Amino acid sequence: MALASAHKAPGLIIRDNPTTVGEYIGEYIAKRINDFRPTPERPFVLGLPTGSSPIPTYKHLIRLVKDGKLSFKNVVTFNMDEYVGLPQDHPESYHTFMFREFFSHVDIDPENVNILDGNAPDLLFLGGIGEDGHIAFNEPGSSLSSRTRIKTLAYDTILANARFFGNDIAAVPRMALTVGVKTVLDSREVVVVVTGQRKALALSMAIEHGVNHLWTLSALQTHPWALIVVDEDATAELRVKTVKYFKSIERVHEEVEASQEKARKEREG
Ligand SMILES: N[C@@H]1[C@@H](O)[C@H](O)[C@@H](COP(=O)(O)O)O[C@@H]1O
Repeated sequence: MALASAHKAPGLIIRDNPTTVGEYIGEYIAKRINDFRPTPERPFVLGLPTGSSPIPTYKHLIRLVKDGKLSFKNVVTFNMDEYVGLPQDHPESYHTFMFREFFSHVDIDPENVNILDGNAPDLLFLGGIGEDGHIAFNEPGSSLSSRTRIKTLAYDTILANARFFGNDIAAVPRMALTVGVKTVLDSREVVVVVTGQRKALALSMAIEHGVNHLWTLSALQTHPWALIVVDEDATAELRVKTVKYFKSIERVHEEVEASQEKARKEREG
């Protein structure tokens, strides 16, 4: 037990900028997939987000595939959310986004791509958040027991996403299909990417305050294996003490890993 928990990553990882955040998460996911040694009978199941935050992660994963260090051949993916009423081939549908930014650059079998499914067991969910702290499209006030369903989007989200629709607020879909908070909590492991100052308040509300349906990311506090990877900008609203605490945990964790690695090498001579 002690060993297993020493190998477990700390809850909050802070990197300098979105690129280094993406590299960290890309390496993290690659290690999970490679350690799992997936086969067609026993594929690795990965939940994926859209948005600008995960793009550096996708770039890094694509590089690892091009370098022959990672394969998506036996990986089955699920996307967390999708607009309702937007044609699949619309440039801003999450379907188009996923193929443009990721799937068309890696060796995944398109049959293994599912744009939405909340019910796979043993899932590693990668998520992003909205400025109002929503995970997937679980807007403020979503039940923390919610499952995959249709949600009406909050006005703040419609405004925030208008940038993808030529800044035309009227063009943004009003509804989305999304996995629920409980669906995310049911996955085996969750990694969330949070970058940029505009997410700083949501990050603070999610980790420095109690579990609350107004900031649905906060539900992750009840998950046994959740990791949030953020850049310095996103820490702007955190207390200095919180930042120092998580940085020290990561340092100690690295020391423990290094000494275990040294002991292992010595054992193997
Ligand atoms: N439904 C999606 C979320 O799943 C995503 O996390 C969020 C963040 O987008 P960005 O990373 O561009 O800030 O955008 C949308 O609202």
